[in-house]
Amino acid sequence: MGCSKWRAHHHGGHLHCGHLNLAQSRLSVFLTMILLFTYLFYCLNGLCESSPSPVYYDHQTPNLATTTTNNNNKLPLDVGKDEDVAAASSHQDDSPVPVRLNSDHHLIVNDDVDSTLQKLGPSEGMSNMSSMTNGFGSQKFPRAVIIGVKKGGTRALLEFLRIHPDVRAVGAEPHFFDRFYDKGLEWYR
Ligand SMILES: Nc1ncnc2c1ncn2[C@@H]1O[C@H](COP(=O)(O)OS(=O)(=O)O)[C@@H](OP(=O)(O)O)[C@H]1O
Repeated sequence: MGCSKWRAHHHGGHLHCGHLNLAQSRLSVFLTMILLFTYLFYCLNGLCESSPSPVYYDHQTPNLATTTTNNNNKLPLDVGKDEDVAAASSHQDDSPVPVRLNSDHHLIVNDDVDSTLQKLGPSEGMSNMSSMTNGFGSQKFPRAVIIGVKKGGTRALLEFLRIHPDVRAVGAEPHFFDRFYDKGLEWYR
């Protein structure tokens, strides 16, 4: 309809329906590219994922860190030292790695990581995590890890946990303990 009207007005001129369609399709491709690049740029800056909520490390009770939900209710994140340890996997030296959900469904991170973070001190350890939680920075270390045997359902667990707005998870499985453990915690940087 628009095309025949255009042709009627510009009969004999330089612009024809074909040119108009070509210009329209080029414009739509151009706009699509702009949208894609904007989205890519947005993602590369780490803004695609939901922003992390503040995590407070309680230095007086160092085994308990808390995070807040959107309505400011504090969710406890236990950091090791739980009696009901159900070891999930093993290091290269075959010592157990205590990583599991406790009876209150709190994630328990492995004690090695936590003690290493504490040894690193405020400049390298906890402050790094705090800095990531102050805005859109990047987190150096995980606060919790999921370890499981192959086909043990770890992906399903990760995907369920990822639904929670306060959980920020890696996209692909990092395989730290079975592939990159030799590289140490520096590997996370
Ligand atoms: N809740 C529950 N109950 C029973 N089975 C479950 C559950 N969640 C995940 N699954 C099954 O676990 C298999 C995937 O496990 P993983 O995510 O560990 O796989 S992988 O090893 O990382 O590839 C995969 O099995 P297969 O379908 O046989 O591959 C899933 O179907």
